[in-house]
Amino acid sequence: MNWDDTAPPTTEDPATGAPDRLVGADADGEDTAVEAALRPKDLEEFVGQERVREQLDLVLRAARARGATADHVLLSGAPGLGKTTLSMIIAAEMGAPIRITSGPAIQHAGDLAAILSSLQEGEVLFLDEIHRMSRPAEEMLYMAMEDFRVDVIVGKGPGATAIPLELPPFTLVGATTRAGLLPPPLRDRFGFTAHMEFYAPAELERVIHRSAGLLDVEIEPEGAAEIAGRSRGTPRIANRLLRRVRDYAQVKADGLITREIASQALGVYEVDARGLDRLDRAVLTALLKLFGGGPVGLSTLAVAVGEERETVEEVAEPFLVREGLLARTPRGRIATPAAWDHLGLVPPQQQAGAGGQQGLFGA
Ligand SMILES: Nc1ncnc2c1ncn2[C@@H]1O[C@H](COP(=O)(O)OP(=O)(O)OP(=O)(O)O)[C@@H](O)[C@H]1O
Ligand SMILES: [Mg+2]
Repeated sequence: MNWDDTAPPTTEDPATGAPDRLVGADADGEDTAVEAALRPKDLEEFVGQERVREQLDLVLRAARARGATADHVLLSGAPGLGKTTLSMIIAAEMGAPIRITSGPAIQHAGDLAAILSSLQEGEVLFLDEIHRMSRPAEEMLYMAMEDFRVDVIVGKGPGATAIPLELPPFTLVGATTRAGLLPPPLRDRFGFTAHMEFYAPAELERVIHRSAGLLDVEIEPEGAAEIAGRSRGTPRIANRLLRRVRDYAQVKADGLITREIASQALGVYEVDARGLDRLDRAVLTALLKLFGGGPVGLSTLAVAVGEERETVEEVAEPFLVREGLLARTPRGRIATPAAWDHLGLVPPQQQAGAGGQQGLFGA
């Protein structure tokens, strides 16, 4: 691997590096604009997630056959894996309108009551970030999900009365990146829970070919494979990298995306063959070169790369851990053999004459 030893660590925006990263999984402004156009419209078009698709297909088909409203669905999974997309597909497959809101937007139970009481029969209510709803709203939702009823409280203090309000049957689709944070009573009220996994490279290739078709971009299979391999298992990232590679292909070549062009383009954007960016590599490089592969404490590691502790822990580490390049242990962070391999370095104990440095650096 080739990296620039003298390059300063990424310090542009230490506290919030995440959303602006090319390989960040959260949507940025440009994504929001383009994503609508790239969203698969039905289950058939939705790439990968075979099990989820099959199960959801059964749930929706059966409801349609009964002429009933589909059961409530919970979608859990990391950012950019297709939860919002799938909620829209559910509505489309049911031929139902969809209302979109999110946990943080619902501050008071009254906000939720207003939404619920204005739903049409069969409507899909998409509640994004459902784990971030307020407690009173959550409790109102329990009853609405189970009995299609809410109690609207009128008045204050001892004179307050609860007026029951019937709701039309509706389908709640909840999405969360943190299923573990949902209180069990809420989780239990969903008839079906779909857990979205990261995508395999071959699936991302299909996403990329599909998007390239919609964006009118010419791409060779090897070009798509090159982009897929750097997309961190995430369709949103695959689509974003595709757009950056398209720019490069237009400006530096004839527009056709080949393996060579994809590789050069992503080299310019500092996204390496495994999808690591500059921050990820700075962390790994420090861990290997300065601390002999660890164990080293998080704070020490953060200082070494000139970043906030939180940035290293929340922005860089999750992917490095997932990739099996870094491990978090009680004694500190350690690099795995795969990390040495990825950066083309040799661990100290394998170097002739060099003593191991393990255990020298505490938290
Ligand atoms: N299975 C898929 N097939 C094709 N494209 C997909 C698939 N899943 C996601 N995408 C694409 O990835 C982008 C992001 O998907 P989506 O917005 O649904 O993710 P999300 O899970 O809702 O993310 P977040 O947690 O940030 O809300 C969309 O533009 C969509 O086109
Ligand atoms: Mg979403």
